[in-house]
Amino acid sequence: MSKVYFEELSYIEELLASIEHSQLFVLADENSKEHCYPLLKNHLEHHQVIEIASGEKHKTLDSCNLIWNALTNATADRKALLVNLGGGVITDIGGFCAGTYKRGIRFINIPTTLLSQVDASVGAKTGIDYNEYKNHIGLFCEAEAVLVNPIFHKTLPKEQLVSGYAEMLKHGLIADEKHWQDCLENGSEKFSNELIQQSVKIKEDVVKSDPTEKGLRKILNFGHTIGHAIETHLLNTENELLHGEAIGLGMIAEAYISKSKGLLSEQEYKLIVEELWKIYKSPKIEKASYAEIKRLCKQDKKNQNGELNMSLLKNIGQAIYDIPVEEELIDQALNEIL
Ligand SMILES: NC(=O)c1ccc[n+]([C@@H]2O[C@H](COP(=O)([O-])OP(=O)(O)OC[C@H]3O[C@@H](n4cnc5c(N)ncnc54)[C@H](O)[C@@H]3O)[C@@H](O)[C@H]2O)c1
Ligand SMILES: O=C(O)C(=O)C[C@@H](O)[C@H](O)[C@H](O)COP(=O)(O)O
Ligand SMILES: [Zn+2]
Repeated sequence: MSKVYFEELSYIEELLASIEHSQLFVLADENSKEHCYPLLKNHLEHHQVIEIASGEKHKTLDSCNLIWNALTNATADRKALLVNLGGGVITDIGGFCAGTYKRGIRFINIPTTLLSQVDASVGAKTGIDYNEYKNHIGLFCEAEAVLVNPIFHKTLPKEQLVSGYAEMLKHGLIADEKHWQDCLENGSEKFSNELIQQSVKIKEDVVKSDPTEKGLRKILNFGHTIGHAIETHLLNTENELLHGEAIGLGMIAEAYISKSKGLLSEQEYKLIVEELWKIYKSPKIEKASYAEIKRLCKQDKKNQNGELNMSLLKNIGQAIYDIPVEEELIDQALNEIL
């Protein structure tokens, strides 16, 4: 799996020297171009910047067309190298476009949000949203390398840190009680390289054991069946949520389901939801939308043979996967978060 380097940004020079390439491209959105590209560009040789519009609503086929067109117009060949500079939207779509352009060119991820540093840039899941479904079209496709540096947090809006914090808490809940405690002690305002490294290590260990999500990797999806459905339901509305905000709520809902199924103790359930409610706010969703949310859950990639499967918690620090969940329990879980 890709190596994750916690190094100065100048380290990109070594990475580029070690990967033979014909042309260099940098993919950014308007925010990463404004705030992050100036920190990097002096370390890059001759290159072309490809810019797409920021945000989940642009993690689409239209943005792929823009990227594939830019590569084609520059006559990029199969030895071209793409640097994905941005948050999870950029690393997801950049990895997907690189993996499909001329059947695959190589790419490096330089994640610039907390969320993309601890989660999205690591583990080779790439893709785009399709119609209304999250990450519906995609590839498992490894970056050549991932370069992480918290210097990018300086320009990151506070709510983006809180969004990334959700995935760190998730890593603790599913696999490492100490990380959960360390994250709670740390709070959501400032993140050391050390805490980011801890979180990345948890994800790496899970991915290494099951790179293409045949089994154990599904635990990384805790909070995501309901979280993704809420995220999608509110996309393009005035109540839109960031990915991590939706996953924070998804984790509350799925912790409730874990408890209701007798997997998680009442005591640990209370501890978890008390902490998560300090951070994440109830979404603005009408009860009339429950059917729509359940319809979205039915497109989740963990489902099989018409059965809705979730990854749930047994303890703080231990998760299990492929647990069938009845629709009535999703209604009850939604009642808990509204
Ligand atoms: N592939 C995976 O394993 C994986 C894991 C988790 C999440 N994801 C995906 O990642 C996406 C969410 O990623 P995200 O939270 O990074 O969102 P994002 O990419 O939309 O970035 C959030 C916002 O921050 C801006 N930004 C980025 N870096 C900045 C900086 N340093 N300073 C100022 N602004 C900056 C972006 O332009 C954007 O407006 C979702 O699409 C989610 O599905 C993928
Ligand atoms: O890496 C994984 O595996 C994850 O599930 C990490 C999630 O945080 C991430 O949001 C991922 O993109 C979700 O994948 P999906 O398969 O549910 O689309
Ligand atoms: Zn996620």
